[in-house]
Amino acid sequence: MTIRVAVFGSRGRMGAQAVRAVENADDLELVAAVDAGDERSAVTDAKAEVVIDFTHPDAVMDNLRFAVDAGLHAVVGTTGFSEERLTTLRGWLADRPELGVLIAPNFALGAVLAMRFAQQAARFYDSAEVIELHHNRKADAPSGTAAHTARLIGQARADAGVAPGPDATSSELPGARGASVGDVRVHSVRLPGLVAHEEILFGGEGETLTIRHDSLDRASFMPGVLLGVRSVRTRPGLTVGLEHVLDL
Ligand SMILES: NC(=O)C1=CN([C@@H]2O[C@H](COP(=O)(O)OP(=O)(O)OC[C@H]3O[C@@H](n4cnc5c(N)ncnc54)[C@H](OP(=O)(O)O)[C@@H]3O)[C@@H](O)[C@H]2O)C=CC1
Ligand SMILES: O=C(O)C1=N[C@H](C(=O)O)C[C@H](O)C1
Repeated sequence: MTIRVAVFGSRGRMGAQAVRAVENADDLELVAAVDAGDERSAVTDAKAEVVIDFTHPDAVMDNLRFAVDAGLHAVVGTTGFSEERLTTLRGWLADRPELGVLIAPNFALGAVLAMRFAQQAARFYDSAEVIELHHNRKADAPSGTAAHTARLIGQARADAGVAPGPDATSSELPGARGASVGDVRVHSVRLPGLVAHEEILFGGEGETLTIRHDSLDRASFMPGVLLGVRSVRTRPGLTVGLEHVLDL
């Protein structure tokens, strides 16, 4: 039996790739493609089982409310998930315990590995900064991946009892030291020509460690998206991060 899949954000950069990836997969069937201005009911009319969302941080919560109410599993790449949003979503899912929602800040294998490596390194370094570099059409800053990475580093350091290292900056132009996500500074670069890139820098006594990942093409996200679609129906509740599906 094929899995019946719908895509929200189907005419966007990522949604269009997801449409093609689903159409090209023998075990999946694209039954609805919905973009801004289209009727979401196309998804229920077509009896979709799983919805993929690559829309906008301002749109994704409404789409998820719709999906949960309609009894659809969801695979979400859209960014903008605060702790508050995740709590809201868990509340909705408590009423539909059979449903699975996978939210992945990044579906590229290398990005997921980079985050895991950063998490592993974090307790050995009290100083860490994240630089993310993206195309200039990106709506949000910092990237969801960078924010997630910073939170993972902060959590790993807190778990190990490592306090953030000192920083002597006493005079700065606003923004020069980036944004703070927890106790980690995150810097955002936007340039045409880029796709999606992240560097995680650690500094210690006489050494630095740099972990870097580059998505050079949006094709890099598709194996992770398809893995999410194939696994979400058997993962009830909320899963945040593809690392859990990959069992890293
Ligand atoms: N997790 C991951 O691996 C990745 C995540 N992303 C994230 O995915 C999201 C989308 O990125 P990208 O594809 O580049 O963005 P785009 O702007 O190219 O695409 C978003 C699409 O969604 C449409 N849209 C907006 N609101 C709705 C809605 N309510 N219902 C259906 N469609 C809607 C937009 O239409 P319109 O333009 O008319 O508003 C647009 O066509 C971002 O949050 C981005 O950060 C991106 C890459 C990888
Ligand atoms: O908008 C993008 O392009 C990307 N968004 C995600 C993010 O904000 O982390 C994932 C990837 O970096 C590409």
